[in-house]
Amino acid sequence: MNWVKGHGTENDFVLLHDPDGTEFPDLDAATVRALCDRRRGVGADGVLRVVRTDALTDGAPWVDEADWFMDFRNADGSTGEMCGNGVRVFAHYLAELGLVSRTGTVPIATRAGLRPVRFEADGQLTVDMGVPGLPGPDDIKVTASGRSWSAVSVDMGNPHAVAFVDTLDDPGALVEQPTWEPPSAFPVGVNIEFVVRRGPQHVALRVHERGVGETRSCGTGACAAAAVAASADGPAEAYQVDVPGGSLTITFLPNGHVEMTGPAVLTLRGEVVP
Ligand SMILES: N[C@@H](CCC[C@H](N)C(=O)O)C(=O)O
Repeated sequence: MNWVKGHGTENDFVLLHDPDGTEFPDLDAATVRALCDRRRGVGADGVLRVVRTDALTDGAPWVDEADWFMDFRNADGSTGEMCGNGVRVFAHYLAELGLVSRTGTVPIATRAGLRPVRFEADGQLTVDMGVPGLPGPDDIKVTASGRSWSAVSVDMGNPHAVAFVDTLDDPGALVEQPTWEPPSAFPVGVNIEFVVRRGPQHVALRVHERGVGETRSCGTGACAAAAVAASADGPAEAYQVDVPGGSLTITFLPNGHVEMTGPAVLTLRGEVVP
């Protein structure tokens, strides 16, 4: 099994090349966990299986609109609908292999639908992340390290709860899974962003990701945080969102979509010893 490692603002991934869907057709949770294990495996926040849409056998709706499907898995082996940092790394990987052109826009199919990716002249990538689903129906409370905050639920194709805190130390070590109320608000789990303001149109966050734990960045989470900040602040063109692993720019488009701009890096390649 050959793999490539990459990251976007230090949210890191193992990429598995499977264009025809024949290399890893039954990629199971145990294999994903083994690859992502930081002591016994490659070590990563998740796995990106790189598959052509016409190799998908489950009636995927995007086969006419995108050539490539990002089969995303969290480090615990669960599937995720979307991964904002992952989709930049995925597109950068395809471009490095010459499978897509860096000119124009490349639509990437995900479980949350199509995400068009654009290559910027400075090497960064911009993704149309769709329209943030905001706010959710419930009054949400999140609790971490014995402290609680009210939170706003945001649907970025995957579920988020955004809580504004006084300092980024307030949620504590984030080793334990933060909890939320009501439990019914997120029946299949949630990514939780703890956010502080840094200045006008500028926030910073820490994130506890569903299926992973605390990570160094979350692209969908950055979009969710910017959407909640902007809904409180009033119309804005763009927000800078600082994460422990770098910085992302979230731009608000007139059609209600948000675009996320940030880096993508490939770092290592290797082979699993049978
Ligand atoms: N790090 C990602 C989000 C990955 C998926 C998430 N853990 C989930 O289960 O929804 C990002 O950059 O968006």
